[in-house]
Amino acid sequence: MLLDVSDLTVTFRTNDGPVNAVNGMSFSVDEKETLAIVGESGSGKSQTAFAIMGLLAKNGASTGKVAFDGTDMLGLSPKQLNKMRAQQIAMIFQDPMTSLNPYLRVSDQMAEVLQLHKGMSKRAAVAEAAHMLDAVRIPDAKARITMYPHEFSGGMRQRIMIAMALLCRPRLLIADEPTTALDVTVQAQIMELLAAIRDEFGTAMILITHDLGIVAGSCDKTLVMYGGQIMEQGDTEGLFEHPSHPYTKGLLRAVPRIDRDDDELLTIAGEPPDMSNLPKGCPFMPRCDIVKDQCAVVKPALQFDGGRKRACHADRAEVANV
Ligand SMILES: Nc1ncnc2c1ncn2[C@@H]1O[C@H](COP(=O)(O)OP(=O)(O)OP(=O)(O)O)[C@@H](O)[C@H]1O
Repeated sequence: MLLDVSDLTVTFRTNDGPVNAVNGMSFSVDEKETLAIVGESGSGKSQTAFAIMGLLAKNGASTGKVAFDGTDMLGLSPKQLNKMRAQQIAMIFQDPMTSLNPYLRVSDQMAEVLQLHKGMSKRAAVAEAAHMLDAVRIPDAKARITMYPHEFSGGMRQRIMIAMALLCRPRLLIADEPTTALDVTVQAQIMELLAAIRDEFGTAMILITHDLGIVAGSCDKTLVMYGGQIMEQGDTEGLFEHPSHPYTKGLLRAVPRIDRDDDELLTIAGEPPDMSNLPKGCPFMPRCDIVKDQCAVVKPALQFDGGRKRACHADRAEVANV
């Protein structure tokens, strides 16, 4: 097991009281495996990743266990964490400009990473960086590496950011909404690229997205998050074919499909929960089509059921029928 997260919580201190962004998440990622974390905006996906990386905002704190290849990530010093982040786990974001310096040539910023972490000479580092741009399919990489980030298109910048993240050959890449800002064609190209990278470099991946449309076919396992908790978790194909949680069903109904009229697209009615005032029982209850007596008072535990984990008081047959 490469990454083992157990009972992870993230709480933010605010003037209005604590915000419980992540509430007891447990999951694992194996070597070379791809895990999708899906859910609506605000469900705690990004904060789960930030907690793993030790990148929470100053008012945030995490508890629980995050073991990366046996190393307890939450117990590392800032120096040890920096080393871990560069060499073992890398993260890419929706906006490449959060990782790229607009005032530096791509060659300089990529080489700097290798000089710092791998002790390479500038010359060798630039050559390796060009090789990596080639790997992310940037045409004419050797010549274009001396350009500035703004001289590239949005899709190309995203490729550069992926190349930057891969420079030290991390074993895990966390991609947080990597295609959200791109148009549909470029989105598909970036997803293809990420799949190719997994095959070429053997990198395990966590893909964070609100867009279930890009998950099918590209991720081995899927974890569905709501209100900072896991609602359902299992292999992607089975989960998409037979969702066993009302929230997963709702998310899937909202995915555009070519075999269905767009009029049939149904968004889930209602609002996501207030993370500073989560309900006592199931957080999804106010928006759920199935309501049982326990739902308001008992938080459903995440349990194995029919080959996957689910947190729901209704049984699978009831969910299948709604
Ligand atoms: N520094 C902070 N202080 C207080 N609350 C915060 C802070 N950062 C995040 N949150 C809250 O934590 C919750 C989870 O946020 P998170 O960014 O993980 O959601 P997400 O599922 O990734 O959604 P999105 O796709 O919109 O980023 C949200 O309610 C958010 O408002």
